[in-house]
Amino acid sequence: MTSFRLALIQLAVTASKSDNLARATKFVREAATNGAKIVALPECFNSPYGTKYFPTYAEKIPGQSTEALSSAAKDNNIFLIGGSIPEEDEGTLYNTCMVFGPDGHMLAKHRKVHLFDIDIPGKIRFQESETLSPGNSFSCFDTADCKVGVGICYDIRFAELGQVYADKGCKLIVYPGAFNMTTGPAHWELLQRARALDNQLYVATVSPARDDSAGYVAWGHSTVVSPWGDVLATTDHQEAIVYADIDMKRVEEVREQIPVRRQKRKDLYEVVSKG
Ligand SMILES: O=C(O)CCC(=O)C(=O)O
Repeated sequence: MTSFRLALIQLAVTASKSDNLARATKFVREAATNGAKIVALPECFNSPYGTKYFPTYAEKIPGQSTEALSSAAKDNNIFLIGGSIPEEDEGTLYNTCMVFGPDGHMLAKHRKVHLFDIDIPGKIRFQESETLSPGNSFSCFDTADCKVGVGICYDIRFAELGQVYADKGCKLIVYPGAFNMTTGPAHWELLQRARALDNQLYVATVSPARDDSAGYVAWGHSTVVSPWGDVLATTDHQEAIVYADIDMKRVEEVREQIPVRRQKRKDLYEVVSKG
């Protein structure tokens, strides 16, 4: 089989962790019922997004969220990219995405590699490094159809990470994310299309739904982009499931037609993976 259905759950995240877990589980079931084989949740799907919330909502892996996600993957026979949660490990906090296979086993654990520290005067200042530490590894997993790479939100701004995943054989990169009302309209779709085009693979981003009363207002607009760089499926800012049928043949076609990957001048430059 060279094609499969991907579902992105743009969850309306609340302050109640148990409610977030229950509603995420319900939407995973709905997505699987509608034929999805890979389902993805948003960044910080079980907690409000903000440095002051991370210590309170943080949990160990395995823990409550691990169990809920593992069961949701197994019960629905799907691959589940579990958005991200604030993780606590030996007193250190991370922004971590767990991935589960259809048998409920954890296949990958991606700790956000690039922390979101920005300062745009008069608009937004956010310093994840006030409470979080970065991860130090790449995270890919295999399905019967393709290898999938995982990044979290700000990770999408780093073209080198996307290229490393492409070089490792990934044909889909999924970024659970939560852009905001300043950088969302400016960069969210542009970055996905850029990463898709420079690596000639599928890129998906999955955001929480927008809550205008939250301290951090998410942009929404969960989206799937094709290896050609066009938007295959998207939504606005409300709670929704976004579906896209991913066709592996399209990756090969685009790579054949515009063979930039084999035209790289490795004698002049190179991206080297150290992980
Ligand atoms: O890069 C951006 O503009 C937003 C990043 C972000 O919200 C995050 O990393 O959580």
